Amino acid sequence: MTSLEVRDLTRTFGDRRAVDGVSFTAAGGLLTGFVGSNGAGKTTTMRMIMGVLAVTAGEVLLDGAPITRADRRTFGYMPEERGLYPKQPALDQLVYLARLRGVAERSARSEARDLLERLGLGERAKDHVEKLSLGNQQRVQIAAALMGRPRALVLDEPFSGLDPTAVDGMVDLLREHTARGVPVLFSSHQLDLVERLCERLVILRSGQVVADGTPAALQDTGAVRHRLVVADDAGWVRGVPGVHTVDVDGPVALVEAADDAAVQRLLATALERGPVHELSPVRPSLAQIYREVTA
Ligand SMILES: Nc1ncnc2c1ncn2[C@@H]1O[C@H](COP(=O)(O)OP(=O)(O)OP(=O)(O)O)[C@@H](O)[C@H]1O
Repeated sequence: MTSLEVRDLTRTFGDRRAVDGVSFTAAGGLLTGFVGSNGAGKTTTMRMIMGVLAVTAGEVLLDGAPITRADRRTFGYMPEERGLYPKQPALDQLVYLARLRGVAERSARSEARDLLERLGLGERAKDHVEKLSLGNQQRVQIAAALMGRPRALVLDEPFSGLDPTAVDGMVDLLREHTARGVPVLFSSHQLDLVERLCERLVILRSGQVVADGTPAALQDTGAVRHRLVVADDAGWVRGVPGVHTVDVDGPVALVEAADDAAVQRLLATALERGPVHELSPVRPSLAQIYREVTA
C-alpha cells in the first residue's frame, strides 16, 4: 500500500498565493477526488506533487519520506496540458512512454494494445493521434498515464470530455489500480461522478483545503435536514419553534431542525393538522456540500 501526502504545500506567483498551506493524504487503495472552483489551485498542487513546478514551501511525501525524482518517474501523471505528439500513431506513443519508464518493448506493446482495446480504441491503435477526435485523444492520454504499473496516479481532469461508456471503462481501470494498493488522486468538476466514485474527497477554495474526508463523513457534518410531506400546503412549518425552513413547495417542506425535540414538535404539529405522508432525514448531496464550503 503506497501513501502520497502533501504537507503545508504553498506556491506563490508574485504576491498571489495560488496554493496556501495545503495538507492532505491520498491513501493507497483509494480514489481521492480533488475538487474546487476554477483557479482554486488544483492544477498547481498536482504540478508540485509531480515536481514540474517548484514548491514555495511545504513538502510532498511518499510513504512518509520526501519524494524523489526517481519516485516520480514511477507515477502515472495526466497533466492539464495534454502532451501527445499529433503525428505519431497512438500505439507507438504509448510504447515510447512506457519505454521511458523502463518497461521492456514487448510487454509495453502488449500492455498498450490491451489498454487501447479496453478504452475502445483497439481499431484505432495505428492512427495518428491528430486524426482522433478530442475524446479519443483523451483516452490515449489516459492510457499513457496508466502504462507500466504506476506506483501512484495523479490525474488532472481525467474525465473531462469522455462519453459515459469511456467514463465507465476508465473507472474500471482505476479500480484495478486501487485494488493493488495504488493511491489515485484526480481532479474533476463533475460532482455527480466524484460522488459516485470517491472514497475520499478534498475540497479546495482559494488555495486552501476547506473539507477533507469520506463523502459520508462530509455529509454527516452540518445540520441534519428533514423532508416533510403532508396533504396540504406546508407553509405552516415556518412557525414551528426550533425549525429552520429551507424550502417549501406546496405540501413538501425541507427543514433543518435544531435538535430531536424540534423534529418531534414538527411531527406533532403536522399530525394535528392532518395526515403525514413522509418525514425523513435527508443527507445533503455532494453538490450541496460543495456549494456551502466554497461559498
Ligand atoms: N504559471 C502561473 N503564473 C501565474 N499565476 C498562475 C500560474 N499558474 C497558476 N496560476 C494562478 O494560480 C491560481 C490557481 O490556478 P490552478 O490552475 O492551480 O487552479 P485550478 O484549481 O486547477 O483551476 P481550474 O479548475 O480552472 O483548472 C489561479 O489564480 C491561476 O491564475
